Amino acid sequence: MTTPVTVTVTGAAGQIGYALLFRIASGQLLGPDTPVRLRLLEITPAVQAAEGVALELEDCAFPLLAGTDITDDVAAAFDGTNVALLVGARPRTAGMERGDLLEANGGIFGPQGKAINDGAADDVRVLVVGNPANTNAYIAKSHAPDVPADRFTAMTRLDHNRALSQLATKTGAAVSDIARLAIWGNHSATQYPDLTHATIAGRPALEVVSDDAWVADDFIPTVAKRGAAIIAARGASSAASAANAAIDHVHTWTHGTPEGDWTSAGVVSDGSYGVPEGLISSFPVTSSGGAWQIVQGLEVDAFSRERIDASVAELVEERDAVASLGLV
Ligand SMILES: NC(=O)C1=CN([C@@H]2O[C@H](COP(=O)(O)OP(=O)(O)OC[C@H]3O[C@@H](n4cnc5c(N)ncnc54)[C@H](O)[C@@H]3O)[C@@H](O)[C@H]2O)C=CC1
Ligand SMILES: O=C([O-])CC(=O)C(=O)O
Repeated sequence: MTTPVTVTVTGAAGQIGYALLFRIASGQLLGPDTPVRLRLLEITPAVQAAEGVALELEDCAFPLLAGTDITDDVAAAFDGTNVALLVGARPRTAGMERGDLLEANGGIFGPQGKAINDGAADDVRVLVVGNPANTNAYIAKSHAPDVPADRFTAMTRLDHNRALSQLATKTGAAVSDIARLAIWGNHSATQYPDLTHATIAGRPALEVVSDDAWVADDFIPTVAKRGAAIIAARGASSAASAANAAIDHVHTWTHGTPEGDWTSAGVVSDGSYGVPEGLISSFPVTSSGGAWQIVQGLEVDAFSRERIDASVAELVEERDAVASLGLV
């Protein structure tokens, strides 16, 4: 049997963890031929709940699940890990300023980045889901100087999938007919869901939509504020759709994008499209050979430029804030 791939999930007892772990163990993350060993990291008070989830994993008798370890020790969680899904984060609570939120998360993602640096497998790939995802990924990356920077990514695939569905609903097209849609910038309300290069069954999406007001006043804000809409409706933030997007992100990273299409991911900027080098920003990306490539050479019109710049400015502010707090 192939050696199992070690997948570490932080915040494993949380609601995304509950929607994610069973799908990983069933083979949906890495494919039907790859056995996995799960490593669950939780804070001490939630270890017992994580143990309960592990009992349920056992009860599924997944043929691909080689075992589940549970720990509250950061170094043990990332020792030899191949795929790290950093889901657990400190949520913003009433009265918390942004600086407090960044500081609390710096206390989580700094040590996790260091543990990945010191103990993870050479091929480690990291996806940060916990918010503020881009900046948490930036913090983790900053504490892992020995790991290639491009192994640290942040999740904007949920935004990408939300945008696909909104466009499909508006036009009556099948999701599978849509290509080349892109999310730029931060996983926040400033993100820019971009239809200017998108196609529907080969035709320019903007021509099919033929409604500029819908794009600016409906599509973009609906996608960018969808997280808040889910919280308002459900009384809790997106969990199954977030877990689904995490599965999609890692599966695409390891298996590649289809010919002629791309997806969106928060990846380390190489300076493309004027995004400062080193920031973790969402871009249109392809994947091949187990690595992301930022799609090059796209024309950026004035409408797109303004929106990309606004979201990137927010990322720069977050980067400067964590630097001034001494978190990187
Ligand atoms: N990037 C994206 O598209 C999305 C991101 N999110 C974010 O994902 C994160 C998790 O969401 P949920 O699962 O719904 O939250 P949750 O509150 O249900 O679970 C979070 C879990 O993380 C654990 N945790 C906290 N600190 C930890 C640490 N230092 N080490 C290990 N575990 C720790 C908690 O004990 C808890 O069990 C939140 O930050 C949320 O905002 C949610 C949806 C979409
Ligand atoms: O705001 C949140 O915690 C949830 C989130 O990121 C989203 O649903 O996009």
